[in-house]
Amino acid sequence: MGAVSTAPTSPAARVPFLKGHGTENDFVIVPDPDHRIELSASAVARLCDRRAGIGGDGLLHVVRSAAHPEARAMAADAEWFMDYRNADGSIAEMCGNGVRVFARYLQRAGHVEAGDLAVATRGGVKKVHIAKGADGPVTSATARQDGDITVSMGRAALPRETVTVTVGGRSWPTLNVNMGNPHAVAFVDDLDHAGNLFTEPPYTPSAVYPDGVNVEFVVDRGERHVAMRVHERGSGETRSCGTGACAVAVAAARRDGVDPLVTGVPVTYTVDLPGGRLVITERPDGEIEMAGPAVIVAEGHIAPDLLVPSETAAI
Ligand SMILES: N[C@@H](CCC[C@H](N)C(=O)O)C(=O)O
Repeated sequence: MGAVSTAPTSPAARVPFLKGHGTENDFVIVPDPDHRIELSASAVARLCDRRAGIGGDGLLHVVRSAAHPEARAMAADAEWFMDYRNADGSIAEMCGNGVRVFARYLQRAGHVEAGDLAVATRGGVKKVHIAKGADGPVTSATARQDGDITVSMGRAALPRETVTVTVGGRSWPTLNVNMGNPHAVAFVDDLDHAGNLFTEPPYTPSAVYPDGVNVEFVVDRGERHVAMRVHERGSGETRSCGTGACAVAVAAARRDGVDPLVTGVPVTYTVDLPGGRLVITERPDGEIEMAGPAVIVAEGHIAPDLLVPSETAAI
């Protein structure tokens, strides 16, 4: 696929986008079934900019698996590839809220119906279930009637190496949980102790996480019920993180002595985030399921200036 030398300027060539969120983890969605658009890191950062762009914690580039070199091998199992990017333009292996919003977009666009589907990601093929909900135009009312979307996230890995995170002069040990992407989970007494994560990111790359890490701060709210804040690699503090909520549930189950891999009994944690609630179940075979809302809130066209010419193929 060759890049063209001019940005799309005619109305016919305008690039569409949508905006969606899952528990207020928000995404710019760029439908591009045939992979005609090469999105550079700088273009993604411009689109995700909350003042000069559309604004988002990340971007979901929607491409048919068969049309994307990173997904072609998964095309037989999953028609659609979630090419996920963080707000700074960096690439991540997986995004748990993103894949639910991605599925909601596919449903709204008429590519899939409610029920089961498979989505290709850099973290492998994920099975998604869209509960039946209201159809119709995008309004906050109908968005609220949409059923939850559940995704099978695969198994967590727990590498032995851990780090200490520090904010505002306080430090905590963390549990290293890999959900396809890396997480460091810290149990704290008070979520306010995580301080201002915008001005003081809790972690800088080291040998344990050479590519950076997502850091979760967790408090207890009740039995199998926790609340968390998160500082996401490549996006800063966000109001929710799906893979982070899964990592937190896994860490809490080990701490609470209810690891399903040991007990043979599934365990469910309710995880409250600043942007909403996710329900995480870990099964005895290690499979982790995450359920929560996903809504589309807007759609439009991208101003050509946001996509510089050399980054845009024939559209
Ligand atoms: N918000 C996402 C995680 C996005 C990727 C993350 N920032 C990373 O770099 O690993 C989620 O819902 O899981």
